[in-house]
Amino acid sequence: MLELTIGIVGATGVVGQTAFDILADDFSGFKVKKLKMYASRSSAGKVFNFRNTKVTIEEIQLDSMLECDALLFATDAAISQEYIPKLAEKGILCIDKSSAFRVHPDVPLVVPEVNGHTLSYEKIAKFPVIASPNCCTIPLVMVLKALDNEFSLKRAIVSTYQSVSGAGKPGVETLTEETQNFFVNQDLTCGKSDVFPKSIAFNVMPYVAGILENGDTDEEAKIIAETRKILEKVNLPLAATSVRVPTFVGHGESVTLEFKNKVTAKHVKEILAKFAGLRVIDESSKLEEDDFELFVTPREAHGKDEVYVSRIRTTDVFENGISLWIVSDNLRKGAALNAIQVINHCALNGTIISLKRK
Ligand SMILES: NC(=O)C1=CN([C@@H]2O[C@H](COP(=O)(O)OP(=O)(O)OC[C@H]3O[C@@H](n4cnc5c(N)ncnc54)[C@H](OP(=O)(O)O)[C@@H]3O)[C@@H](O)[C@H]2O)C=CC1
Ligand SMILES: N[C@@H](CC(=O)OP(=O)(O)O)C(=O)O
Repeated sequence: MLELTIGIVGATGVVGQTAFDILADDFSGFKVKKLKMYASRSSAGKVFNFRNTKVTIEEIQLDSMLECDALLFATDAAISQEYIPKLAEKGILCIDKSSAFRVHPDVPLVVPEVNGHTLSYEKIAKFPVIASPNCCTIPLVMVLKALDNEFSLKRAIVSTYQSVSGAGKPGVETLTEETQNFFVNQDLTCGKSDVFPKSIAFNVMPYVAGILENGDTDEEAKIIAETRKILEKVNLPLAATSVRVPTFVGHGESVTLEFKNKVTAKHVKEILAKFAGLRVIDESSKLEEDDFELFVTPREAHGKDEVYVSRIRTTDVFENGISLWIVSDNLRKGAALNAIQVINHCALNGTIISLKRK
């Protein structure tokens, strides 16, 4: 079994902490020989217990990061842009959770179940950087890929219901404070926080990140561009509306799709149920046999690795149309888990060994 020194950059954030928890599990392709954790100066010196070993948070620093075999970046895009090229030059594998390199033409954007087979040592030898997609893109492409293989996808319309942990630790703190403020002070003013442009408690906001010139938000543009790149469909007609909702963890997506081939809800359920990482929960799911019944909500998906699909039905809006509901843990499959699965994939297919020998 390959033994690796793994680094988490942004280890005190919500994604970094989720990666920390997941790395305590076992993987088929590698074992964590040593864990290194990096964050800002204000967190340096904090101590975490990893598999009975104490790990001290270090302030982000290149020389120390050079000791790692693979690094998982869970900080702002600007930090990835500053450090990743320097690490890549030394042949160190960097998995980037930020959006810094996702649409870079030489950087693979990977969800292992969807396009892991396209990853190889040759592809990343010169620049060993792999980007992990946006937290809404990951579950969406898993569903689209499964259905495109069978029914040939023509177009897609997506509306997201994104929890506040999507905005990191500050997002979680803001919803907590606003909710407490309401119950303690009966104060529900529509004030601006540093994190969201309007109050998020007991509210919904059709706004996740800044608005671009064409009217889409940054989040919507990312979902569209990343989905097209992963599915290798540069002209796929795809509309996205991203909505922030007052839930803590778990992103939901309401999706309507048109296909070239005839579809039935039953056939769609069969196809989705067979795709790795997806689980269909519907009226036939019984609590005695499944963890869920009828449909899955974001709170139920919190802490789970699977992407759940419910409410699958035909629609006559399109000739061969299907509507469905997707939900997954944005911090696990939407972020940390996907990135760690990419490392595992690179361990299993020999990419990491080849990089280490280079
Ligand atoms: N949250 C989500 O659902 C998803 C997030 N992502 C992406 O993952 C990345 C991390 O997001 P998230 O965990 O939510 O963010 P958080 O705000 O929760 O965490 C940010 C992390 O970055 C660290 N950091 C901040 N400034 C610096 C600095 N100058 N030098 C070193 N470290 C620094 C923080 O350390 P400290 O505690 O010391 O300040 C903290 O560990 C982002 O790029 C985000 O876009 C991607 C998909 C989903
Ligand atoms: N923007 C997403 C989470 C995220 O950080 O995505 P990205 O890595 O694409 O910026 C959200 O708020 O839910």
